This record gives sequence, C-alpha cells and structure tokens, in this order.
Amino acid sequence: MLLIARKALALAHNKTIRLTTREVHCLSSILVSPPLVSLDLPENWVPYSHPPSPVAFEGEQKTVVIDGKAIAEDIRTKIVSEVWKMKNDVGKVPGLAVVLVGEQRDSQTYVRNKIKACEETGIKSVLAELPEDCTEGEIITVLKKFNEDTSIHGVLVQLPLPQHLDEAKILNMVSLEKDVDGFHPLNMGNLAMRGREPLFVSCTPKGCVELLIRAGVELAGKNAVVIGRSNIVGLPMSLLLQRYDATVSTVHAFSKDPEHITREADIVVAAAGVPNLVRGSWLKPGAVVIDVGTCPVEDSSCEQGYRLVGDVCYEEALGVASAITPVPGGVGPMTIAMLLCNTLDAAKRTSL
Ligand SMILES: NC(=O)C1=CN([C@@H]2O[C@H](COP(=O)(O)OP(=O)(O)OC[C@H]3O[C@@H](n4cnc5c(N)ncnc54)[C@H](OP(=O)(O)O)[C@@H]3O)[C@@H](O)[C@H]2O)C=CC1
Ligand SMILES: Nc1nc(=O)c2c([nH]1)NC[C@@H]1CN(c3ccc(C(=O)N[C@@H](CCC(=O)O)C(=O)O)cc3)C=[N+]21
Repeated sequence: MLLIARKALALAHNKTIRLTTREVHCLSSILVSPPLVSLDLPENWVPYSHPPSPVAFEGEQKTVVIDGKAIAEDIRTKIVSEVWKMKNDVGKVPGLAVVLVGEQRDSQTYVRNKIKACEETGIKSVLAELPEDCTEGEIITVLKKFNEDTSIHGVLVQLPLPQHLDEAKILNMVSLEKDVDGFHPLNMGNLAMRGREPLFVSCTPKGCVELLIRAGVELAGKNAVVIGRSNIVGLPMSLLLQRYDATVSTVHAFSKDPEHITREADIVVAAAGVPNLVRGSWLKPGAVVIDVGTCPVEDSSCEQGYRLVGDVCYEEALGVASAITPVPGGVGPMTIAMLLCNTLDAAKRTSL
C-alpha cells in the first residue's frame, strides 16, 4: 500500500508511472484504501517469513500529527464533485435518512453534524426524530418507510438507543443495501470472512484505516492492538485490520496487563472511552497511535464548559509515538467523511 501511496503522490506531481489494474482502481476512487476482496487475491499472498526489522531510535522520537480534519476535508471536496457529476449525469443525488430516538444531547449534536455535512456536500438528508418512550414498532415502521423510499440510499439509527429498545432487532431491520453504518450482522459477518466483501464497512474503522494508509503506514505483518471491542468501533476495527494482514490483539475491560500487550504493538487503536487510559509508558517507541476515544471532560476555561479528551495521554505520547491522531481533529471528522462516502457508494450502486 505504501507503494500505491507513493505512486499517487507521483501522479499528483504529473510524473509518468506504470500502474497495475488494482492500482488504477485505487487511484481513481476517492479513498486510498483498496477494496477488501482485492486484498485476498493471490498476488497479495506474500506472507512474512522474516521478522520485521527493528527500528532504532536515538533520543526522542519526532511525532507526526495526523491531521484527520484536513484529510476529511480533502475527501469531502471529492465527494462534492462526485455528487455534482451524479446530479448532472443521472439527475439524482444521494440521500441519507437518520433516525434519532430521544433527546440525549451528544446524540443530537452528532446527528446535527452529520446533517450539516450532507448539506455541505450536496447529499439530501432526512431526519426522523422519535420520542424517548417510543416503541420498537414505531421505529420499525419508520425504517420500513426509508427502506422502500428510492430517494434514500443510506439509513442509519443513531446509537445508543434507550434501554427499553432491542438494538439488535432494530439494526436488523435496516436494509442491507442501505446500511451505511455497516452495523447489520450480514455486513459485519462478511467483513469477518475472508474472500467476502461487505456492502459497507463501519465508518470509524474505515476512517482509521484510510488515515493509516494516507500516513504511509504499512499494515501487513504489523502488530496491531485495538483497545475496545464494541460492535460499533473495536470489533469492526480488529476485523478490518486483519483483512489488511495485520496481527491483531484485542484489549478489553477484562484483559490482564493491557499495558504489556499495548507495548508490543506497532499500531495502537484506542477505543475504550476512558480519558487518558493509554499512558506514554504503554507505547513502544515509534508506534503509530490512532485515538478514537472522544470524552467530554469539564473545563470551565472552555466556552462550552467542557473539552474533548481522547483515550491516549496525548502529551506523553508526543516524543514516543512516530505518529498520532489528535482529539479533536483526528478520527472524528473521518467518521463523518466515511458516512458520506458510504452514502455516495450506495447511491452509485442503485444507478448501475
Ligand atoms: N471519533 C469517532 O468517530 C468515534 C468515537 N467514539 C468514541 O470511542 C470511544 C469508545 O466508543 P464505543 O466503542 O462506542 O464504547 P463502548 O463503551 O461501547 O465500548 C468500550 C470498549 O472499551 C472497553 N474498555 C472499557 N474500559 C476499558 C479499560 N479500562 N481497559 C480496556 N478496555 C476497556 C470495553 O470492554 P468490555 O467489552 O470488556 O466492556 C468495551 O469493549 C468513546 O469515547 C466514544 O465516544 C465512538 C465512535 C466514533
Ligand atoms: N449509528 C451511529 N453511528 C455512529 O457513527 C455513531 C453513533 N451511532 N453513535 C455515537 C458515535 C460517536 N460518533 C462520532 C462521530 C463524529 C465525531 C466527531 O466528529 N468528533 C469531532 C469533534 C466534534 C465536536 O466538537 O463535538 C472530532 O473528534 O474532531 C465524534 C464521534 C459516531 N458515532
């Protein structure tokens, strides 16, 4: 992948280079990450028989800050032009439907941000707001309507749902072809299985891999640790990194000695939701750190009275990690950009 990233840069500088068919596909699409099934092709089966060469570090490591906000912006600009092209060529625009249950403040903020992102990229959005005490039946009725609506190509249910609702039952009702969050068990199952390609990969893990590849990080044969195993981040993240041939360990709340496991990793993805859980001492010098955690902590010096903190002790990681994503401005904006990408892909599929 590093080779493709280099060739992309060469192309950007108008240099003449030779490309394989797979590279043509990668370079002509919005994302740099290749389609999953292509990773399973025999041309990629070059197992590592030798241990990766140790990287020597002298003194303090220079840490690159991976600018997720800027990368997401670049992706969004490309989406704008593809949406325009679709509108001109076939007279339609992608449509996203969001189902929001209850009045949880952070969920309202996330949904507002998603809708704003749609507006800014020319994607049509529809919001269905249901009261906190609504029934499963009411949500399912709304989902069925969106599933049948041909102007809607992506449907998502904002999580978490109120306690009395059966999340699994509700997520099962989202049409497989419109499951832009990638939370349907069939999409998740296909992500787990070699030789299969899910219609959608969950937005946060997909955004993390795109960040890693754009930062020039090789994944095959690397030790990756994912902290967290939730259905929405940790689990699909581990599955996706495996598809890219990383050796993946999962750390969760019952793991013994998480510090030791994490210190073995070349790539650390932290998604526990515990502010500053990962200390500088947990990191192998030169590790690449992707911080998914986003926790509001009280801070009276901030305008809103709080600030967002990641799972990684950022100040301590600087000087130890070779690269890190900040919070905010790292993974978060990529999650939204991937949602827009998945919605665009869904709309493209229906016009094939
Ligand atoms: N930036 C973005 O785009 C996104 C950010 N987030 C953020 O990511 C974080 C995680 O979200 P989500 O996956 O939904 O959270 P969940 O609470 O659903 O899952 C947390 C996971 O972390 C594990 N965990 C909790 N505490 C520890 C600990 N002390 N040590 C090791 N593992 C631990 C849990 O283990 P166990 O399974 O054993 O309980 C669980 O698997 C949150 O801060 C959330 O806000 C989430 C989605 C997108
Ligand atoms: N069905 C569903 N799909 C989700 O993808 C989903 C969800 N439910 N429930 C909640 C989590 C959380 N999540 C985030 C998205 C963007 C930012 C984000 O953009 N964060 C900005 C900061 C935003 C701010 O300032 O408030 C940043 O990190 O820079 C964060 C978190 C998606 N989630």
